[in-house]
Amino acid sequence: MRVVLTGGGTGGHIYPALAIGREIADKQPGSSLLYIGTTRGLESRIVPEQGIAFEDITITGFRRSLSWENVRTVMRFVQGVRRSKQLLKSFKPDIVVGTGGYVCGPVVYAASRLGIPTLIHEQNVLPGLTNKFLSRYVDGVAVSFPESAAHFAKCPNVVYAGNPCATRVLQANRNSGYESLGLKLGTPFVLAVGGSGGAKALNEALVQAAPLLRKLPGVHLVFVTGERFYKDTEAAISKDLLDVASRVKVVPYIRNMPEVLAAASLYVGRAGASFLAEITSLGIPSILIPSPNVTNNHQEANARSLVNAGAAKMILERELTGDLLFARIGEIMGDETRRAEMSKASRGLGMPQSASLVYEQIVRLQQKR
Ligand SMILES: CC(=O)N[C@H]1[C@@H](OP(=O)(O)OP(=O)(O)OC[C@H]2O[C@@H](n3ccc(=O)[nH]c3=O)[C@H](O)[C@@H]2O)O[C@H](CO)[C@@H](O)[C@@H]1O
Repeated sequence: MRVVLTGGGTGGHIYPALAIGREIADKQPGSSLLYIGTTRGLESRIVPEQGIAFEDITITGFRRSLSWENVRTVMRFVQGVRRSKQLLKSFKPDIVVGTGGYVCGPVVYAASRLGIPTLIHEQNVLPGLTNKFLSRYVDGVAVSFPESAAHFAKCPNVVYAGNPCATRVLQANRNSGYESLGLKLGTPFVLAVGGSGGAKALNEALVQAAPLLRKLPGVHLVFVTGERFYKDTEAAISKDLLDVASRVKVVPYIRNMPEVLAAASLYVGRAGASFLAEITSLGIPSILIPSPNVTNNHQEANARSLVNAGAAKMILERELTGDLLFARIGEIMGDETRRAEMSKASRGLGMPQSASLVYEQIVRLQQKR
């Protein structure tokens, strides 16, 4: 099968596309994949590392308020459609799969104009702007939460398929996770990460919370700052760690995240949909600090579904302090029974079969051609 994958800007859109690509390659060896993204997005770095062919288009996102920049965005969209058509005519895919983020817009739209079957995947409870726009043109939509289907009421072939990131983490080797962090197998550690780009507010709270680890003997912290915050955060945290320095590892980004997640005892971080799919698939308990800066506050909606099931505790960013964060970490890391209960609730929400459900939909739509 020949498949074009597109989606990006941030990891939450890229990794579902890569997980879909991997499922296609597993089920139909010899398939050809082409990823279309932007050079500015994280995808331009991550995708070629996976050995997948990558082409770029130039496009920016719409502003929600009236702005001249939106006029330029329309012009870039038109150019993006033209370039996408050239790429699609030359690659001749059997289907185009978009996983959200503004780069999907021109690519999936161009495919629909050329009569190529199209599928979009929505990760969040509340759909993004690009997927809402595209839903008028696509042949199918795969949603990660049953309640999202209502937002695509006019679209044919809406299936509830979960988020394929849930599948990619299951294949991970946890021993390699410990080894890559330089930890002894079985060492309990908290994984703290502010989404694929890092989160300043979370980083600041962690800088305050990390020295308090001296009250939690044996527990390690793996702190992922995000590339752009690494230097400052590392400098700030190093000053106060003293005797707990050997239990805190600060890194800008983790490339083998599935392996690291498979070994983690507790996830502390944003409530991006792909991360949540991964931690529930593995049954990891969590403390979630939803980003208040996302469309329709959708991360809080994502987080609530875990909190209501008993899988997570939530701290709103406006309430976040180092002391409060450490207190929540201590409650969970210091109480094995509570951790086990949260872990069970988390696994209950997981959808590890997601990638194969999306794959089945791809095969169905592609055969309709
Ligand atoms: C600020 C923003 O717009 N956030 C959105 C973005 O989040 P964001 O891009 O942060 O995505 P998620 O938190 O959902 O997922 C991050 C993905 O990147 C991977 N990862 C992350 C850090 C790292 O060091 N290494 C690594 O591999 C994770 O394993 C995961 O697969 O897309 C999500 C999915 O549409 C949305 O729910 C989020 O609201």
